[in-house]
Amino acid sequence: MSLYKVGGDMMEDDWEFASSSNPNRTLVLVGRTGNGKSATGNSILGKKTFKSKASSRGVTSTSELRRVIQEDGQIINVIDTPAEFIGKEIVRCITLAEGGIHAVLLVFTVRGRPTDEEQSVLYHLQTLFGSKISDYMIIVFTGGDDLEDNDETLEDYLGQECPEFLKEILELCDNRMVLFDNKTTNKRKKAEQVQKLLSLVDSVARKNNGKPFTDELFHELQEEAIKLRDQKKEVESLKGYSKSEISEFKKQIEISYDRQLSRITEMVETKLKETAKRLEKQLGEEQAARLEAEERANEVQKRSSDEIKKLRENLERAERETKELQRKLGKCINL
Ligand SMILES: Nc1nc2c(ncn2[C@@H]2O[C@H](COP(=O)(O)OP(=O)(O)OP(=O)(O)O)[C@@H](O)[C@H]2O)c(=O)[nH]1
Repeated sequence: MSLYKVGGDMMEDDWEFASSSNPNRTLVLVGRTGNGKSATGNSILGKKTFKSKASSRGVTSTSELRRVIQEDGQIINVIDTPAEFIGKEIVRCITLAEGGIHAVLLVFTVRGRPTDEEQSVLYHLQTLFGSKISDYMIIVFTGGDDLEDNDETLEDYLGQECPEFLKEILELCDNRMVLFDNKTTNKRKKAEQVQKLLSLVDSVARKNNGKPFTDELFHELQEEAIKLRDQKKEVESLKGYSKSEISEFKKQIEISYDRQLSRITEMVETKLKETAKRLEKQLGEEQAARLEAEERANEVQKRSSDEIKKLRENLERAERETKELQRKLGKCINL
């Protein structure tokens, strides 16, 4: 099964033509560093365009968009994001996803246990975009090859290793999940896993009446981008000005656009800081509750082992007394 006709970046004109005549899908990859976002992006696109390699420091430093046109003409836009949620990157990602987001792919790996810290991804998404964002979420597990090597299925893995928060996320997104083996060279397997993902994307689209995710932040950024484009066109068509005057006008327009972006970025940063604080408080409370429960359990254990010790001592004493009585009784009988 061949999915792809054209790969790679398109020109602005191609994009406008394609978007007006074909349905398109914009998918955003999010998740912890090293979980395999870029590798999954490459699997979806059918070629190595995002940088993907083992590194604890994080390979992807800025949001990037790549696209592919399928045989049926559908355009798949894939946005790879850096693991860190920072205002500038979120604004960039939304600006890239011009028409809205058709699915947010939350990437986890089965090559290790999900960490509590990964819980924050959902919090950040919900704070920034509201709870509606979960209607657009799909969970991608990478490392399918590792499971296969251990003769395990995704269900086995989830049965043994799934922490509470991941169960909650899966429930929130109606168990939309797919397993990816980004290392496979088997063409059939490659195509099948992408197909499964795209059918989940279709089910997300159906659930949301075909509408991609957008919100006020999207609209605001989109308006600014349109304003920039229109103002630039207007300046270019001005008559009676020198080249340097036109380029000065353009520079002023760019400055005003950058100022608006900075304002929006600051707004996003404030929201993120609030979430981080709330999350820190919540994690602190959870940790304190866990410690208290552990202490209580230890106390109960200690108390019961003290009681067992006391019972044993009583038993031993009773045995000694019985023996003593028997000895005395023996003596009396012999007399
Ligand atoms: N065995 C195996 N390795 C994988 C799979 N997917 C990704 N990897 C490896 O995991 C490592 C990290 O993958 P990336 O795609 O760079 O991860 P990322 O989430 O994009 O990381 P950052 O860009 O740093 O945020 C790389 O060495 C990949 O080859 C998979 O399905 N199986």
